[in-house]
Amino acid sequence: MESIGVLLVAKVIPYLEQELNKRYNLFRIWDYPHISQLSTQHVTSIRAVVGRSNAGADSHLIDALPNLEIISSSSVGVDLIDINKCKEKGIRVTNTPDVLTDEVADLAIGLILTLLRKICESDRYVRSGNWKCGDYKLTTKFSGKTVGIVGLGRIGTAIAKRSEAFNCSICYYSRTQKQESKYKYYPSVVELASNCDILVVACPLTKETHHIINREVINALGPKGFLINIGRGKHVDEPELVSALLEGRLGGAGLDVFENEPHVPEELFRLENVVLLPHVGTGTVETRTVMADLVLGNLEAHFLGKPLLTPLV
Ligand SMILES: O=CC(=O)O
Repeated sequence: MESIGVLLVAKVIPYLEQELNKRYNLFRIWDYPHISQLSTQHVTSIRAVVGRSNAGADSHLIDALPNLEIISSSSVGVDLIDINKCKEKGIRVTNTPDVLTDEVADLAIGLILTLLRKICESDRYVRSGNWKCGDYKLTTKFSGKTVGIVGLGRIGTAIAKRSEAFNCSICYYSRTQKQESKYKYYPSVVELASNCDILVVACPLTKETHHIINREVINALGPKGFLINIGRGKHVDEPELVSALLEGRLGGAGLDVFENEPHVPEELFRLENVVLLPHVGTGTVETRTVMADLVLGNLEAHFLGKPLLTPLV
């Protein structure tokens, strides 16, 4: 397989990069700021692209690689891959579902607890020596709250299960009601936001879900409501979120993702009622390693003519 060209379009864990390098003729996109810097011979040798949540393959890149057969993403989200183009051109696409579900759901609960119980801020309170001047202020209880989930897929369901363990009531919005679900369904995100304390975004990013959290939803969640985003930054109209937080129209936000990563609106840095994480939903050694194995397994299956492990297209 050493003659098969693979283009890596994102920084991945060293294990994945090393394995790709051992098995294939690996090109790293950052060595070629423009694809035209690759020789024609190299371009035509590339049969696979490997990306992740922050870099995929747009129509430009797909068109520039005439022999591309498969795009394998080390992520569950594939919003940066032009899926329609892949379907048109018969290019296979794989992602890494399931193996990361627990990790992302765990982080969602971590964000909720950190935000409501002000864990980061209390930690800073102790470190700064302020405890000696008095007790830390009271915070907000999580157990028993109503958790509204936008997108009751694998990750949304895992967040719901975990929230049940905190005696929370669960409700959700999705495109269609899940007949098999015991949770309360709302046919719009505004209704969901009006009826929950904590709104968690856990749906895939598509044209339809872009800015699904808009001014109306934020206002419906209100000054006692909390927004948690472990999906994609573009699910949220970020300037609207920032102004709602600055104006006290929203209780708080726990965000693992942002519209223009790694850039985060600096107005948020001085707010006490936000928790800001650098897109680390899947960011553990254990989970990134099994994601890497899935990428490698999909590529191997493809090039051996076997069924893909996690085909999307
Ligand atoms: O953001 C992470 C993923 O899509 O896996």
